[in-house]
Amino acid sequence: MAGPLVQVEKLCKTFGAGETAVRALADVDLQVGAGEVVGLKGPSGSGKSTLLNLIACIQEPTAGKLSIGGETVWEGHWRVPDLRRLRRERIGFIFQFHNLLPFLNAIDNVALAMTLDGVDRTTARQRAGALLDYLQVGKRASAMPSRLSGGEAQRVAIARALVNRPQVILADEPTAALDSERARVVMDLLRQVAREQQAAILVVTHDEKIFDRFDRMVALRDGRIEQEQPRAA
Ligand SMILES: Nc1ncnc2c1ncn2[C@@H]1O[C@H](COP(=O)(O)OP(=O)(O)OP(=O)(O)O)[C@@H](O)[C@H]1O
Repeated sequence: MAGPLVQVEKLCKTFGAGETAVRALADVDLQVGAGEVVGLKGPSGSGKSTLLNLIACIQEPTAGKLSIGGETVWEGHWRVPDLRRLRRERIGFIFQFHNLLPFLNAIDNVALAMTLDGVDRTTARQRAGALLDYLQVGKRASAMPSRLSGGEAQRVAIARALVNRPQVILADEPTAALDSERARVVMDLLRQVAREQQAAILVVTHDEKIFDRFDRMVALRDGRIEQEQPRAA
């Protein structure tokens, strides 16, 4: 496939209408290519989560164009017949709050994404277990979410987002609850996934310790892209 996996052109999002309208994003252009890991930073309220939600097709843009994998997903209206399927098959989303299913243990939270896609349960659990091991949370595989620490739950949620090998991975502060060693493990894994699966990865972060782990940083301010910073060599 030619072209970037994520292509955002003059994308806008306004919440509400009239005098109370909030312009969260204005004319945002952004491309993320296969194998690329891009960081997204900016002050609180600058539109980072909104941009992630638009690319994930969780919220609907108000103007502009969004393409995923070369396919136009939104331009004036949704262009794909089944958004849930698009999200499930092509997009991995790591939320700021991990929102694991409370009635499934850690490994089944991860395996569920695969069984929904038709993978048999044994294979799904094996793959889920291997990913949890890599993320250093394998010992907690049978724990229920309410028994996990914040950092453990976050790593389980990361495993869940990656397990289907999505083309596009979107992460909202994935290292916020982690110490620097574990944050490094998560970033190394994301870089490995980008390289090996040729995924496009966009990560919202305030964490300056990991800025050097990105191919480039994009900054938002008041809903607009401020600057693009190539990583220092
Ligand atoms: N559902 C909503 N309804 C109305 N306004 C919203 C909604 N979601 C976000 N906004 C507004 O849009 C703007 C951008 O919010 P957004 O959450 O994208 O910022 P952010 O950069 O992710 O902030 P933070 O770092 O605090 O998470 C803010 O002014 C916010 O108040």
